Amino acid sequence: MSISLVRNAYGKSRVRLVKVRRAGARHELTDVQVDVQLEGEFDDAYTKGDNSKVLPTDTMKNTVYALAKGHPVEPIEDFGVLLAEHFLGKPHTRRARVAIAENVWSRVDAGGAPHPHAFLRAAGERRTAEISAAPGGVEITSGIADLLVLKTTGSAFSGFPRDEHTTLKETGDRILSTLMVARWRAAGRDPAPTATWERARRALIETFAERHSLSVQHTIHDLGEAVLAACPAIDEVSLSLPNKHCLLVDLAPFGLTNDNEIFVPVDEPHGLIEATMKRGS
Ligand SMILES: O=c1[nH]c(=O)c2[nH]c(=O)[nH]c2[nH]1
Repeated sequence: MSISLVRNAYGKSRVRLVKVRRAGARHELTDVQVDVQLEGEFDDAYTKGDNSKVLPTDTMKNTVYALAKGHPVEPIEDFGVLLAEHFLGKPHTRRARVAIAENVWSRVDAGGAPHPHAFLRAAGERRTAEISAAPGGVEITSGIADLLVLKTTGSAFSGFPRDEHTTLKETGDRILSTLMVARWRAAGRDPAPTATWERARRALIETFAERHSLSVQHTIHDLGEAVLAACPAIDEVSLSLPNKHCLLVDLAPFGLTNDNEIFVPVDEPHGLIEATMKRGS
């Protein structure tokens, strides 16, 4: 049978790395997961079993650790570019893609003072960077993944069309909860990606809290607008917001009224609202 290989890519995923920088008694911690994917002239490995051009994925894993020893891992955008350009320099490689997800640790506050070497991790939130390096240049996408937020009011959903399958009640006051994923691109190379990340994060959290929501769609637009307003370096932002439903429990069978107090969180199914916003029209 005749078939053609349409696309291929290979690499090492989920390379876990923790780096400790010791400035005397005060330590700095970086905790990341790195994915590497190479594209290039590797067809023969797939079609003939010829590994003569295949840089082992084990070597890629070792490279992450060796380069982390000699270079800063922060900001992850810079470490990602270092890795991507390193792998692009390998024979037969046409594109190197590196994705880094950083687990966000904060310093423990002990007795009112920042502890020199103890850290606390906020749930599943991660800082992300995706780097794609090819002879034509390097593209960087930065972001935040799995920022879990909830507000107990300030959210409504009404005015939607009804058909024979609609059972949802209109509401002017509901719980709104979501696990935000944001990805953004700078116009050029952002010289201060950490400051941008901190501003974007604050804009997302504060806007979620303070702006009245008429729907998740309405909120996602407010969030995108706030990120672009807060971060001059960002040209385009994409957001993905699952609607983590918290449904009002019907207490009528027990002769009780539910005054927006008793809810059941439902993981599945969930709404998923996505949008990309950029400057200008
Ligand atoms: O904010 C919302 N947007 C929707 O599109 C939708 N659909 C739904 O059932 N609940 C909600 N909530």
